[in-house]
Amino acid sequence: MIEIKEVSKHYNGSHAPALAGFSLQVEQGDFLFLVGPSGAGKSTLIKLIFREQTPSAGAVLFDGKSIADFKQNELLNHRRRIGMVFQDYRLLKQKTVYENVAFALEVIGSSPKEIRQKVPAAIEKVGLKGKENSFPTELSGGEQQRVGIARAIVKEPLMILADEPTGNLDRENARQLMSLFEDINREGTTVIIATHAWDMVDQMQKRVIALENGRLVRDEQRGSYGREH
Ligand SMILES: Nc1ncnc2c1ncn2[C@@H]1O[C@H](COP(=O)(O)OP(=O)(O)OP(=O)(O)O)[C@@H](O)[C@H]1O
Repeated sequence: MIEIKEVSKHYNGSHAPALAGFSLQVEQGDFLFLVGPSGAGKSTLIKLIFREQTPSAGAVLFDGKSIADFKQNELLNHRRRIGMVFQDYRLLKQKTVYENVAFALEVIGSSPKEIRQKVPAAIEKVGLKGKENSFPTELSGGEQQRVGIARAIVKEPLMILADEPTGNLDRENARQLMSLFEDINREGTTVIIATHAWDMVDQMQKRVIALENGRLVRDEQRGSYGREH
């Protein structure tokens, strides 16, 4: 599905590369964690997959095609099939829960009928039925992040990219959100989560990609046998 081939990323004004000769293959339906110290390159990798950034060298391929070569309409399609989830939720404060989720479909040109069908289903899936008319400020952090997830899944994406999604949440909320990501993945959506939450990574027993200084240092499928890190 995604192949990252020997990718390096140098930002202007930064002497060390954010990513250096980084390669990774991700298949449809994978669930993987990106871990590593602050500055290791996790967010950069997510931005490269979304094509918010482009590599300085190497290529990011989606179904065999370099996303750097995408024309405008292919890029829009690419972004349509990816749901992004952020640490700080990035909800629109003036909009209700329903309107925040609906907005994700409005911007991609969905019909009002489609919006009426899909939005309630996404809200229900993340466990926020009854909160449709609440504003973000009236919700807990965990609930706000559920809205963030509803907004991502309402587009029925092939892949969810989440950058530190539980960073502002307590353990219990983090655990519940991870379980929600697991449900979404079970239905076939690829899930990639950058995180510092080692306890979650340990509990979830998924594929773990460890980065250090922009390099891949470990790619392992966690099983019940391996809890070392
Ligand atoms: N827009 C930018 N301009 C210049 N340097 C950047 C930019 N974005 C990231 N960097 C640098 O690239 C390196 C990798 O950053 P990145 O945000 O990808 O790391 P990270 O692993 O996600 O870190 P964290 O866990 O703190 O979010 C860091 O040295 C960072 O300072």
